[in-house]
Amino acid sequence: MLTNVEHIGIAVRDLAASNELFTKLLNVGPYKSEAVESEGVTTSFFKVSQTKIELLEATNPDSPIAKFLDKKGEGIHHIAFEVDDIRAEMERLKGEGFTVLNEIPKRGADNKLVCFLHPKGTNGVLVELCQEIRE
Ligand SMILES: CC[C@@H](C(=O)O)C(=O)SCCNC(=O)CCNC(=O)[C@H](O)C(C)(C)COP(=O)(O)OP(=O)(O)OC[C@H]1O[C@@H](n2cnc3c(N)ncnc32)[C@H](O)[C@@H]1OP(=O)(O)O
Ligand SMILES: [Co+2]
Repeated sequence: MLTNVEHIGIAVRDLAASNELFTKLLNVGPYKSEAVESEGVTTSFFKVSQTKIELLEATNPDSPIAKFLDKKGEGIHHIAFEVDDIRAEMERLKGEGFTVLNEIPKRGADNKLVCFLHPKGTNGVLVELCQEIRE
C-alpha cells in the first residue's frame, strides 16, 4: 500500500549552491547529506512538515542525474511514495502493467529500500517507491 509522498527529488547542478538557495526558500537547513554511489549521486535532505525534499547532484557523467540535467536541465526529477511492503507493491504494479526498473529493491538514501517505475509508463513522471529498512 502507498502511504504518503515520502520525498520529491530535484536534480541540481551545484549542490552547495542549491543547499543555500533551499535553506533561504524553506527557512530551514538540510538535515542530512548522503552519497549513494550505486546511483552516482550526492543528496541533501530538507524536511517540510511530513514531506522531504531531496536535492540530487551527479557524481559521474553516467549518473541518471547527469543524463537528466543534459536533456531537461535542473528541476523535479522524481516523486517518491512511501510503501509498507515494497516487494508486494512492485508485484501489484507489474500486474497493472507498469515497468519496474529494478527487479530487486536496492538500497537508497536515508535508510530506505527503493525501486523506480519507468517514466514512459507514468505520464512522463519518474516514480520511486521506498520502504524504510527495519533491522
Ligand atoms: C539517492 C538514492 C535514491 C533515493 O533514495 O531517493 C534516488 O532518488 S536515486 C535517483 C537517481 N536514480 C534514478 O533515477 C534511477 C532510475 N532511473 C533510471 O533508471 C533511468 O534514469 C531511466 C528513467 C530508465 C532513464 O534512463 P536512460 O534510458 O538511460 O536515459 P535517457 O536519458 O536516454 O532517458 C530515456 C527517456 O526517459 C526520459 N527520462 C529520463 N529520466 C527522466 C525523469 N527523471 N523524469 C521524466 N523522464 C525522464 C528521458 O527524457 C528520455 O525521454 P525521450 O528523450 O523522450 O526518449
Ligand atoms: Co529519491
